[in-house]
Amino acid sequence: MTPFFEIRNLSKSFGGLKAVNDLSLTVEEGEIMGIAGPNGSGKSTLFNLITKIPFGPDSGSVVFRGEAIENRADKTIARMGIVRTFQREAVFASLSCVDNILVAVEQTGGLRGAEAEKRADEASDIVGFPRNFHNIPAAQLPVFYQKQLMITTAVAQQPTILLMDEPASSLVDDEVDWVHETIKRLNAMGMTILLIEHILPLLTGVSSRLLVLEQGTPIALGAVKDVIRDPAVVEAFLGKPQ
Ligand SMILES: Nc1ncnc2c1ncn2[C@@H]1O[C@H](COP(=O)(O)OP(=O)(O)OP(=O)(O)O)[C@@H](O)[C@H]1O
Repeated sequence: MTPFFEIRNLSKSFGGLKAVNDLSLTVEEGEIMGIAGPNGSGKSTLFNLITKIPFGPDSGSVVFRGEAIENRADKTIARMGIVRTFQREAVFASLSCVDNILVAVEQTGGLRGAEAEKRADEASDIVGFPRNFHNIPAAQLPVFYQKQLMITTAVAQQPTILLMDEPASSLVDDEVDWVHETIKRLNAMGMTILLIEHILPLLTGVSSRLLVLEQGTPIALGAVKDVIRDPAVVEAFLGKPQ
């Protein structure tokens, strides 16, 4: 059977630094794969290479349902159903919230006018982003709602695979709980999710499997309960015992 989503020998260097180093991985349809690793271990770069936003790999392949996508344009990849969110609140600050969603819907879904607006409303309702914020400039939203807007913008593109880059960073307890519940809900709706997160209780609480990166290379991949006990993982996070 054709694997759902495969990464084969993916690499990206910046000068002499190997940010992602010969990484191979298979993702099952419907799973939530958590991605952990120390700062600078290549997690966000991996998302960049998959989505081509803003750059693709130096070498290696990304295969979605049997089709190599690493040479496709970023918008084509999104149109095929692979959509990301960003670590920072990547909203168009001067645009209204709804225009942020509509830009994405137009580019990925090719929808305009009433159809695009209907999609924006539906995505807002799915995520729980208040429709009465739609006409406020995105820059005026508190961080929590900017995060919600970014997730809404992604959901409006009807992803098959949703790549979430630290959706809970800068959030407080109740807000982190909201992120947890939202990830579970989107996954239950059928989205396969790759989740980068530094908040370990959230990451281990929602993920079915965990991938741990160090210097662009996987040091562990497997069931959460096994990976969190793996000595190489403990060392990567806590340092070598003296
Ligand atoms: N555009 C770039 N130009 C140069 N170096 C880069 C670039 N993007 C990332 N890097 C470097 O590649 C390495 C991996 O960065 P990346 O952002 O993928 O790590 P990360 O695991 O997501 O880190 P964090 O948890 O801090 O977000 C780091 O050393 C980083 O400085």
